[in-house]
Amino acid sequence: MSDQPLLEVDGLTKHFGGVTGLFGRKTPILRAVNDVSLKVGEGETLGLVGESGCGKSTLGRCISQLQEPTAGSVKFNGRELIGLKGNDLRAMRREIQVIFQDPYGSLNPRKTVGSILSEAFRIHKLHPRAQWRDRVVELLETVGLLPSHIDRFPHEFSGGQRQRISIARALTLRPRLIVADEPVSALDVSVQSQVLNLMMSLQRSHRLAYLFISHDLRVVRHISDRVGVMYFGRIVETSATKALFDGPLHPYTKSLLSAVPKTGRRKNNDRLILQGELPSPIRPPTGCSFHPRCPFRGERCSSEEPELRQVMPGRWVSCHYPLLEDQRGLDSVPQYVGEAK
Ligand SMILES: Nc1ncnc2c1ncn2[C@@H]1O[C@H](COP(=O)(O)OP(=O)(O)OP(=O)(O)O)[C@@H](O)[C@H]1O
Repeated sequence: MSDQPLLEVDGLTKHFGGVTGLFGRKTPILRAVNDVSLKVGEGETLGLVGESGCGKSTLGRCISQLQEPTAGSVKFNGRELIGLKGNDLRAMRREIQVIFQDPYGSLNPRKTVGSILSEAFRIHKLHPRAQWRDRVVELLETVGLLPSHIDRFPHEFSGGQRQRISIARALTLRPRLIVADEPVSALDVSVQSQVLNLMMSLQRSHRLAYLFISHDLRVVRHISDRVGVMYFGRIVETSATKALFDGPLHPYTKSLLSAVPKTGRRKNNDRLILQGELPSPIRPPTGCSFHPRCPFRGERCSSEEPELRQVMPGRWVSCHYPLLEDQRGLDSVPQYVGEAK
């Protein structure tokens, strides 16, 4: 990975509402994403996990410029994307592509696969028209489909094949980053692994980076180099994948991992079962947004919002009392050990 990250997000915030409606009344502000910062290196996969409604998709849409953020910065290859218009925005769209959960909903049912896959060539004026068919056949083969599929319509394919078509469409412009929003959640488990393996092999052959959004920890663990855990619009922990799964530091991460059954001799001896539900994004709790559900909350938690801070190389946690008692060799931050309630 080079020093400059491919994607650098700083303080990204997205609020909905807050508009003045009829009779001069303002609609409530819904804080979907709050002050999120993250980096993705070239050829790297950052997995993003969290409960439904925590803001993962909104963050993905703001990064890929499908939604305008309320505040913050999104730099791609060092260049600010927020505020880009016209040709500049179009050029950026070639570099960052999106894959959605529902491949059927995102593929035009009235168009053939050939027409769906060559659309980007037309819009971006790529390749002479006479070459489009050959290019589409190449793309189909790249994602494990057949040249004969070119004249078929999306409804003639299985869910896994449709997701392969979505992946092929994302590849048409040779992007460097793909924001994949729950790309395998609608698929059977056996098909999930085929699509994940395809994405991983394309990553190697095309040097792709992924921002991989999923609520499924097994899937994220399989594909990610690093993981960001989101809670209530914020990233509460980021870490290399293995370190996160071996020893979660944020109580929320621990509770998420506790919900995944362990097999064989590895048992969940110290399970942390999460109580309650996500708070209302219209009426956020004071202090740490996780404190109403946190069994480890201490005095500061209801009044002071914790910063996302580095607690060891490569690990960032937003918690006043991260669960360091599980860890060894953390002399740099002893003041947090044992302070938890
Ligand atoms: N266009 C919108 N207008 C208003 N509120 C929205 C809009 N899009 C998302 N939200 C709200 O923002 C919050 C975050 O939603 P988002 O879809 O980003 O979460 P998520 O973690 O991706 O959840 P899921 O996995 O269920 O899609 C939710 O409270 C949602 O209701």
